Amino acid sequence: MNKPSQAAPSHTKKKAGVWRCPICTFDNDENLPFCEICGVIREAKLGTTDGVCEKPGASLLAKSLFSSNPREGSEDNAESLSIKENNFHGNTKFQARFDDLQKTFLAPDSNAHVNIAPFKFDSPSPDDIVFSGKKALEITPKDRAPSTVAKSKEVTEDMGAAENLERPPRLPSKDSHRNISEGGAGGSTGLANKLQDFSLSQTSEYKPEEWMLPVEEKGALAQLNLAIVGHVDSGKSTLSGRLLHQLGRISRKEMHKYEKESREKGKGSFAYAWAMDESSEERERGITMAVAVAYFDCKRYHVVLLDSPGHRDLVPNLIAGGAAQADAAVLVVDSSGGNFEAGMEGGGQTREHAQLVRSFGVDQMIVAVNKMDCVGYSEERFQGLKKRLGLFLRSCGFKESSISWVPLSAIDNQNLMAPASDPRLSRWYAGPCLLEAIDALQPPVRDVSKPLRLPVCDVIKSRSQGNVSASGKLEAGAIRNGTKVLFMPSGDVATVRSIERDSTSCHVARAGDNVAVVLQGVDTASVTPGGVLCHPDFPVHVAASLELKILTLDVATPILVGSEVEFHIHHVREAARVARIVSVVDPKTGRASGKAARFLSAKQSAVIEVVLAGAVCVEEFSKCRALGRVFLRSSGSTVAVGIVTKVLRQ
Ligand SMILES: Nc1nc2c(ncn2[C@@H]2O[C@H](COP(=O)(O)OP(=O)(O)OP(=O)(O)O)[C@@H](O)[C@H]2O)c(=O)[nH]1
Repeated sequence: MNKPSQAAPSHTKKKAGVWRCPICTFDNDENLPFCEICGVIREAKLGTTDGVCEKPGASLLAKSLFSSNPREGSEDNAESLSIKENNFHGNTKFQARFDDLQKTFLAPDSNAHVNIAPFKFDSPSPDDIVFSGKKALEITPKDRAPSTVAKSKEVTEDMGAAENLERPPRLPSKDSHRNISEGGAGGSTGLANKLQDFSLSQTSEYKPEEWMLPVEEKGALAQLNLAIVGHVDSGKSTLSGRLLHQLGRISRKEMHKYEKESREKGKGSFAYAWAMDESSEERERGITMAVAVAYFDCKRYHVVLLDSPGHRDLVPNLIAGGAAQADAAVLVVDSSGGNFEAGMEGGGQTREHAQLVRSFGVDQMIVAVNKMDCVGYSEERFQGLKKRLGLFLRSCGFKESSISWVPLSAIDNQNLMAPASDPRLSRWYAGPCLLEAIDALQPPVRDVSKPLRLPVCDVIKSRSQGNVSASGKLEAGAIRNGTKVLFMPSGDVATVRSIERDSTSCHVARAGDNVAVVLQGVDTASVTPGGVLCHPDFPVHVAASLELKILTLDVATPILVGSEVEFHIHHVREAARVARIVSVVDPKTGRASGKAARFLSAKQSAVIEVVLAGAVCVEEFSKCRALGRVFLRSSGSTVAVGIVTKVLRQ
């Protein structure tokens, strides 16, 4: 059936100067050896029909899901997001770990960590790109009520459909906010009425108040959340520690202490990593286990650095703590013999991390080619590695122009803050050093003019003062001292007493900021991680039945109707059941087939319905990306990433 390598030449004939990719049908420049869009090699031996690959999986991955989304808004727009109260740049604490805070302050009776993804910030989510494919979907009336039906009716009908589905067997109840569906705390008729009122108010148009909009201030730096990801032992913590030391965020005295202590333990080479890996277990094992957060300023950005674990068993920590939080990523690869190759193998974390950060919407990446000292700063090694990894990154949907490649050595301090001093590197590399590459990243776009959304990742309760501090990343809107906020799913209204951003108190915080908000006038028991602080008139949905558009990953076992999966959304994980596979997206056309299916195999894109064991705070992806990205896991690995296309039942 396959006709090896005939596709390219036949299409070259059709258009002069270009060759058509047999996978995604993009017309590439004649000189390009691989497809600009999906990265497939020109001579790939794939059967085609009319220029379209006959093998569905690849086209799906390349086109429907990981194709790049245009950046929203202009640079000007994003520049205007600089924060007025920028005194946090001078914050004293350079590093914090929410886990430690949790251990120190959490009330003993709190169930705050229960059923919450192991790391703070937000949880994984699907690709923005899944969304771009959504527009191509055409679901027949047979599958779904016509779109012209009024929203309330649509919800009612969907509810009916969902009711008829067999309920999933429940996992042992762990979730504090499952009470919505179970009529627990806040699950009363009163709450049902509140929710009804809320959905009515959602129809009115939201207008941000003047104070909510950022005031452009000369010299203020935009915040950039930068995840450091990569295969185990590639040097992520060493690179982070070295950078912070060079930038003066770690004093000479502290560094001296790390050097002495690590040497005494026979782990002298980990001195810089110790600056990031603070726990005794991490130091003992020589691996990062929890995402470490550090801060530094460069010319354009106040950078929040998220040093993530590389070990394969710790991928959930990376997902929840680093990748989902990131505006951009530094992918650290170990250039030394055999180690780069290990990261690129089937189960290698160079591949997995790159795929994951991309699926969380990160579309800018710096590849830090580390340990160049181990290969004598060889240009040949760098170019070979760039070629192989570059192909893979493009297949994940990173545009060539959004990737920068920096050869460096964290140990030898080559090409981090300044051009390399070692002639073996400076002889052939004249590009930006790591810090310059960070400065060259595009500013992230923030949802400042949307209603407040703050998914809560951690809660600290002060019994003596009757206060509760909720922390997380402000995904949309703004808050200031004295404002009323609504905590969902409990439906309690609280007053903001004070705000801390990057360990420094401030009066106003806006989308993009990582904050801890002290709330007053609320039952502390009702505020739990996994909830969302919202604008009182514009609450999030609380739902247990959702329509998703997903991309399955390299799954060995097919996902069946009735399969039980672990559903992850922002800081929540919940047991779920695949209730229906509404339609499978045709890899050739990118359109929904309109036919229900019984199962999904690897690298398929589909519209499915899931029923969760408990209700979660959720938004459609088109309304709030951070609250509409999901991923599904099963038997300890991620089986699909996706987006919420419809809230079926509240
Ligand atoms: N030769 C050389 N060794 C390096 C370099 N950077 C890091 N290392 C060494 O690589 C080892 C692992 O470094 P880490 O910084 O702990 O690696 P990591 O990626 O943070 O590890 P995980 O977080 O556990 O995945 C340590 O022994 C470092 O000294 C480098 O540029 N050159």
